[in-house]
Amino acid sequence: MKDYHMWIGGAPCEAASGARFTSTNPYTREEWARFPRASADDVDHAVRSAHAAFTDGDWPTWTASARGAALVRLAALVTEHADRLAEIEVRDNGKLFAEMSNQARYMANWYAYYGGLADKVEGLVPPIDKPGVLNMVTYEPLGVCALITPWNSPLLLLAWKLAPALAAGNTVVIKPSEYTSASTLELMALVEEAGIPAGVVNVVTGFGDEAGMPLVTHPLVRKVAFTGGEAAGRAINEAAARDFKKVTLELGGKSPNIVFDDADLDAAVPGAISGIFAASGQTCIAGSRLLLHDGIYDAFLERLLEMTRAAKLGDPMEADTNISPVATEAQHRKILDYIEIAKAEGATCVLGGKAASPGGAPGYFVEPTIFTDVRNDMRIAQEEVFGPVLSIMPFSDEDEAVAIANDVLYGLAAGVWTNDLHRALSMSRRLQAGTIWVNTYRSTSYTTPFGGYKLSGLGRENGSQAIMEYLQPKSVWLAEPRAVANPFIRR
Ligand SMILES: NC(=O)C1=CN([C@@H]2O[C@H](COP(=O)(O)OP(=O)(O)OC[C@H]3O[C@@H](n4cnc5c(N)ncnc54)[C@H](O)[C@@H]3O)[C@@H](O)[C@H]2O)C=CC1
Ligand SMILES: CN(C=O)/C=C(\CC(=O)O)C(=O)O
Repeated sequence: MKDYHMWIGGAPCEAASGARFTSTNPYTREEWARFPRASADDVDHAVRSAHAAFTDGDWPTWTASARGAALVRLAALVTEHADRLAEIEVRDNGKLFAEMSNQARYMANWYAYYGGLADKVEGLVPPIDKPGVLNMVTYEPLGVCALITPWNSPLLLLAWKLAPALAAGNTVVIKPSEYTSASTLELMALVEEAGIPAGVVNVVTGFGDEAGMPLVTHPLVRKVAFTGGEAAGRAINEAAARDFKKVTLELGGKSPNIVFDDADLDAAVPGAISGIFAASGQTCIAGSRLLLHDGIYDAFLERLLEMTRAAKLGDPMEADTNISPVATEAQHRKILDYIEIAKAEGATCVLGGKAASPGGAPGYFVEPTIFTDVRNDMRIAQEEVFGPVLSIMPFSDEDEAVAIANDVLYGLAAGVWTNDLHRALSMSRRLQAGTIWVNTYRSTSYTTPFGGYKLSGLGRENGSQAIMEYLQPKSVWLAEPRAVANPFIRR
């Protein structure tokens, strides 16, 4: 059993209460690590450390270029340690090592990208309409930022927040998911090696109600960046609003993957599988609703079933495993419950539909599951399952596809498979989602904004504009001293 410590003020730290909680390996169901169970007092200690680092000491004296250089050093360290970080994440969330090692390497780009951007945020000198005045607009950091992350891609989704936050000059307190705390704590050694001063990055470990909410409501926190479920996102947004904190929320989705009759099925069939069975469907951008044009419905379904039946369930560390266990017992239960709800609603289960134990493995496995005869008003078509469960619906034309696709409370992403450019442009315009993929699926990048319409979130992460979510403009007026004609009238 490995004992981890929180990271506060540049030093390992226990919870004041001495309480701890454990992490379970989803493949073996064995507990493997212990973590401090933070309370409000520990959160206050971390936030005050971050605030001290923001107001005093070295960090406020660093130039933007120096901050950027530190982030570029961190990018190199993340790349060097990618496989070790990935292996730790697999031990915590059970996702394929092949996926997590790719992700660990790719996330280094966020630190390099925002490291390069740090000294490119230029102010303004507006041609102000007041004689004798020089006006300058500068962009300043917010202060202490709370970064709250989920279990499906802990370090990648942390990078989406930590990189711009530090590039902008803020200090942070991170609260990783209680299911996947280890990799974030392992990252702290690299943050220190990159030369980022003590107290700039702090990590508290624990539960949403006991540690997460005290972090959100702490008066010295000026920004909350969150990725996770709708319920937690709503609670966080409501709490943060009480003292006008800035908030970005990356929440869930019920994304449509739409295949037209002119699509290249050699690409679209793997694209549908990538959308729902990669990561065992545990991604906010899961293509959990597959809309098939009547003209290709039978052919597509036959190829989809054939390819999915060939998927190998097994040990996430093995290179030939395609589908690994889901991350937690709670998720395992939730997914199986939704499968039974779909059956009770009248959907037809044409593949999978139950728990699995490949080779007798005790992990939280769910068979890749496909439902047909799904109506879009069914719960299985409206609610996020966050697992390997696909709902298939037919459509006859673009208007029907758009109507079905948009008839959900979410709007995170959508896929469109067609070789018709006019249709691609029309669908991209008509679909209500923050990301539209045409002839691809589940791609994200540090170069382009990501975020949701409707109940899928608030604000955007990634891309050059995301750094502005961690900055605030200040207008400075330099005036020549001169008497005003009438001090009782604003000039
Ligand atoms: N959008 C995404 O990428 C993700 C979405 N989800 C969705 O959320 C559902 C619930 O999954 P959970 O693991 O319970 O995720 P969650 O949304 O409850 O937790 C995500 C993070 O927020 C923290 N948290 C929870 N409640 C909080 C609160 N009131 N104040 C501050 N922090 C809080 C948690 O400790 C964790 O660090 C899943 O079934 C899935 O549908 C889960 C993980 C990632
Ligand atoms: C934002 N997001 C949510 O889950 C996207 C991810 C994580 C994942 O898919 O595991 C991604 O782009 O990889």
